[in-house]
Amino acid sequence: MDSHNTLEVNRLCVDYLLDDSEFRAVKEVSFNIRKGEIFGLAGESGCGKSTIAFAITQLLKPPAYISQGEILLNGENTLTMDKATLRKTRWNKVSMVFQSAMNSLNPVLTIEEQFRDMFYKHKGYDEQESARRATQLLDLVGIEANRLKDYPHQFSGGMRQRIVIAIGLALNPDLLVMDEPTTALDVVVQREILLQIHALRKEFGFSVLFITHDLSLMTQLCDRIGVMYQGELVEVAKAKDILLKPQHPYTQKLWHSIPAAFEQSMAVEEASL
Ligand SMILES: Nc1ncnc2c1ncn2[C@@H]1O[C@H](COP(=O)(O)OP(=O)(O)OP(=O)(O)O)[C@@H](O)[C@H]1O
Repeated sequence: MDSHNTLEVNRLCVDYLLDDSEFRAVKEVSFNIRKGEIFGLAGESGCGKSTIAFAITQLLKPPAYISQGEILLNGENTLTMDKATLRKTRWNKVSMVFQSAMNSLNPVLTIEEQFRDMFYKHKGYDEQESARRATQLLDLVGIEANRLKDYPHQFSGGMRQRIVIAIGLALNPDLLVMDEPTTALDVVVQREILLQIHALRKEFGFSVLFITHDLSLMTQLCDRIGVMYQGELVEVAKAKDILLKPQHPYTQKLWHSIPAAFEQSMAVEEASL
């Protein structure tokens, strides 16, 4: 394993057990994410992106199972870890921001209580220390400390998603897995949140696995992009190269769907990031 890699996925296969057969959703996929890198996974619906995200965070549920391969986080194979080590790894080393922020937050707990729960479990912080740290984290994502006592339903969708991201960053993970993190939000809020992620990873140096259907957003945010097609990773390249010089016919087809005007705006967008 290269010490510059936060994540290394080697020949990963994930199968779904069906009634009388098996379906291979992820087929010998290999890629790596370097320290501080934002890596995007693109591809049409059903090509296996979320299955990979769940495999990496070890949150796959039956009937899915990993039938082959290695997932190395900072050089350690998460597939051979015992349960206790795995529990620690999840959150401390890798955390996941899911599609629906509302479902990730507990509706009957205030934001302060949600942070407290996590800090108590993972760090043993008392109430005061937890509130202090939660205030700092909310500040990072642009939410004022006086909202700590509010419940999830008292926030807008964009704010809730930012809170989920703050919780995801709370234990300083090395890798943040974001599966369609802003899909339900309007474009302006999406962009705001992603700019924040971009700035935060510069400050803290964590790596990001970013999954979205929005290819223009992906090319703006990611350093490199992997393109999946029917469970296989068919191409990996720098975001700019994959946009301007796609090699695989499927990537060419996929990228055809981005308006030409977008390409011209790339330079401008890059400057603003
Ligand atoms: N519980 C399940 N049982 C059987 N097959 C499943 C199950 N969940 C997912 N699959 C199959 O695994 C494949 C990969 O699904 P996955 O959700 O990873 O795709 P995706 O690329 O993330 O799609 P989307 O962009 O729509 O979220 C699909 O063909 C899907 O039908």
